[in-house]
Amino acid sequence: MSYPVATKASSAALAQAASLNSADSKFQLFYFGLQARAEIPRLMLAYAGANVEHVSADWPTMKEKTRFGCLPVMFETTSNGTVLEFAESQAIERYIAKKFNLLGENVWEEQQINEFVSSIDFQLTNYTKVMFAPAESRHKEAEAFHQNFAKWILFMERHLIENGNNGHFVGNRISWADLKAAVLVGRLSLLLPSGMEVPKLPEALVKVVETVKADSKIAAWMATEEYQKYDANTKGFFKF
Ligand SMILES: N[C@@H](CCC(=O)N[C@@H](CS)C(=O)NCC(=O)O)C(=O)O
Repeated sequence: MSYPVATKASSAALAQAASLNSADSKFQLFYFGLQARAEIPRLMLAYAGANVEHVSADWPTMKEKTRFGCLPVMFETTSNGTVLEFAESQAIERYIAKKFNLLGENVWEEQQINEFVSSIDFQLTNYTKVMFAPAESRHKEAEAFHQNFAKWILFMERHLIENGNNGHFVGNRISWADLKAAVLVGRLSLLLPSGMEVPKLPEALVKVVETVKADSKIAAWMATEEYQKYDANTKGFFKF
């Protein structure tokens, strides 16, 4: 597929398009045939029930055309025909969260969700460092990651219990933080060097993952051939 052309218009016109109801939009998410940085936007769009096309990018023919020279990128064709282009995975997630009501009920919940998202993102970044560490130091890096992770989950457990151990980080419905945590936990067993075990997860965190997976739209997305293909490719790509 050729690279879409974003609408050139005044900032005011683009802002007006961006404020339209995204439930009426069509999304295109460009990434490689893997999970990694597109996994969370994909999950969020699935949960939102958005009209989305997942495109395995024809890289490098597209690289120079993208805003920052990397993927994922997302396009939204809004109900008035405007084509908006988005870059940077976390900024894409934030936009989806805002447009599809995954940022809580009020400004305080939004703040808390942002905090959890940042903290989860830090763990994901550390995890990615393990993935790309040279073979000879991977085991050591993985050990360091797991030691830090084992302490971090205890802090998360405390917050989850304070929130009523209801399968959510904040409030009583699925948020960006819950979806991001489910992705992090899902990745843990992916890169375990032989002889290492995933730290035992607190029951409250397992409950978040189960709550996310039990959602009908998430379950439907995970059952698609597309999801299965990305999952299998990721497991094959990042084998220790
Ligand atoms: N900060 C960016 C990083 C994106 C990034 O590093 N993308 C990688 C794939 S995960 C990429 O596009 N690599 C290909 C390239 O740089 O040519 C984000 O979070 O979106």
